[in-house]
Amino acid sequence: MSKSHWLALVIGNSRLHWAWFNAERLQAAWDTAYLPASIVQKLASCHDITDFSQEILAPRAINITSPPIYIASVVPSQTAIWRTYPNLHEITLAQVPLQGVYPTLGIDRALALWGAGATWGFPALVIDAGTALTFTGANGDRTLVGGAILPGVRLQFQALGERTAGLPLVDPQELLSPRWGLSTPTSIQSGVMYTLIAGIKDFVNAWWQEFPASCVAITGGDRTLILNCFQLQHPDIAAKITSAPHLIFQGICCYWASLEE
Ligand SMILES: Nc1ncnc2c1ncn2[C@@H]1O[C@H](COP(=O)(O)OP(=O)(O)OP(=O)(O)O)[C@@H](O)[C@H]1O
Ligand SMILES: CC(C)(CO)[C@@H](O)C(=O)NCCC(=O)O
Ligand SMILES: [K+]
Repeated sequence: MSKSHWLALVIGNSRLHWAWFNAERLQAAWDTAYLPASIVQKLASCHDITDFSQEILAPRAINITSPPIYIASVVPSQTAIWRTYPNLHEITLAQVPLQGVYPTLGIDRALALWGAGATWGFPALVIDAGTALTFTGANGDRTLVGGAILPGVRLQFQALGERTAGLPLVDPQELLSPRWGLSTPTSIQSGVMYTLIAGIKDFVNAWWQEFPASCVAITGGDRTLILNCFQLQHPDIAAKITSAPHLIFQGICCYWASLEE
């Protein structure tokens, strides 16, 4: 196995995100559920992960022996499980070359912003539509301007379904329902999606007022759902937002490359 092969692991609040790199080239990316400690321990003691890759790690066989794993986690209890893996490199905020970050800023947000800036230039604004939905922006000096955090798409539906007696758990729909709902599910769809779209539009426009030429990139598991709904309401704005499925991996790759220098 060539020394240039490595894995990136992003631990989010819903699941794990994996990428396999050959040097700076992304070979494959996939998601899995959290792995139990017993499986991680097996991986740690195993010199060939090919056996695991088919079922647990990847939809394809990856013939890599004990690859280094570069990990960025926002879930400490999950990070702890992975510390048994021998060739683990934990990425911390101190290693991300952004100025003005506050100590509790999520490493996923910092890396996604670094990835966006490195790819499309600073200033940059990142929207991460994950378990939580976040905005994170930096100016032309790579200084954090700030951001915002709100419940993600699925979490909003879950909150209504789980914390009320009268509301069912509704799955997010790819198609935007009519604004004025005439059933309980369509009323929930409308309320969550129209409010989200209006909110994102407001944040993005406020950002462009300060940084008119800035790239705005969207990543995360609900990226496509949001962009599709956005497209129907505001095609002009949607056209200016870059869909970037691998933004955090792009940031991790910047980190990997900085170690090689
Ligand atoms: N198989 C899946 N499991 C979980 N979420 C999924 C799945 N497929 C699509 N999604 C959507 O992805 C969203 C979660 O996004 P993502 O996986 O990027 O979050 P995360 O990285 O786990 O969390 P965060 O980064 O916010 O801590 C959910 O709101 C859900 O609607
Ligand atoms: C906001 C989330 C949950 C998004 O994954 C994560 O980045 C996190 O836990 N951040 C810590 C708080 C902050 O970024 O201000
Ligand atoms: K918490």
